[in-house]
Amino acid sequence: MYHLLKGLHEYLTRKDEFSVIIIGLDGAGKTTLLEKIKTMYNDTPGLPPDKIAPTVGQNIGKIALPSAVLQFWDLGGQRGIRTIWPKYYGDCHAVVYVVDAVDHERLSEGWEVFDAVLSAPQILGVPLLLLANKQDRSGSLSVAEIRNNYEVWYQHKIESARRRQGSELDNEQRRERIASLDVMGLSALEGTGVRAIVDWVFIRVQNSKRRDESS
Ligand SMILES: Nc1nc2c(ncn2[C@@H]2O[C@H](COP(=O)(O)OP(=O)(O)OP(=O)(O)O)[C@@H](O)[C@H]2O)c(=O)[nH]1
Ligand SMILES: [Mg+2]
Repeated sequence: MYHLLKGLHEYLTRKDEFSVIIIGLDGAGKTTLLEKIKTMYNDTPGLPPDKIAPTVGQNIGKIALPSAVLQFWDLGGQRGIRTIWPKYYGDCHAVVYVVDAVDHERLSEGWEVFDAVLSAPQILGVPLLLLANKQDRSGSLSVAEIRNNYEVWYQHKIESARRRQGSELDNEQRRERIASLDVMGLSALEGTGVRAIVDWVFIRVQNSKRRDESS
């Protein structure tokens, strides 16, 4: 009887676990975000910002919400490390792409990388969130400016590809994805915007196509 009740209790209180990858250029603030999420949601606080070094490989953080567990994978963003990202695409339930909204000079490099992420077939149906980080700093681009900057970059890319012939880039799926792209602002350092991001992830992974595939 005990085992039956225990089994029933475990079944009723079972929490689905979802994997979320956090990617973006080096220095965008991915680890700062992960550690802030840990601090805000766990009893054991994450690392303070001054103890965070550039990521060589990955960092992992887990948080338990009332009805789900989110496992975050913060992947190093340095050029040589980005090659590991696709290894995580097959198993993730959501993708969070972080942009440094202050570093105007590296925005196009960030879009090049983001564009490759968008076109990865393994994550076509997976919820994707674009984050404009460092909103606490003066000179940071707003959410609307970041979205616009990406759209302008993308149009430019399509036009130059067309000029070079072949409009292969301008595919329907990609355009739909960009049109429905969610962009949110935050300060990973101060924690503003972080709860809204976790809520977004929580809601979107529940409805993720991949969830149905894996259950
Ligand atoms: N002002 C400000 N600085 C931030 C914020 N988020 C991160 N930083 C700073 O940006 C720098 C890089 O942050 P990291 O979290 O290490 O960046 P990362 O994206 O993990 O970089 P890699 O591990 O190399 O891929 C650090 O000096 C952080 O303190 C933010 O919201 N505001
Ligand atoms: Mg890092």
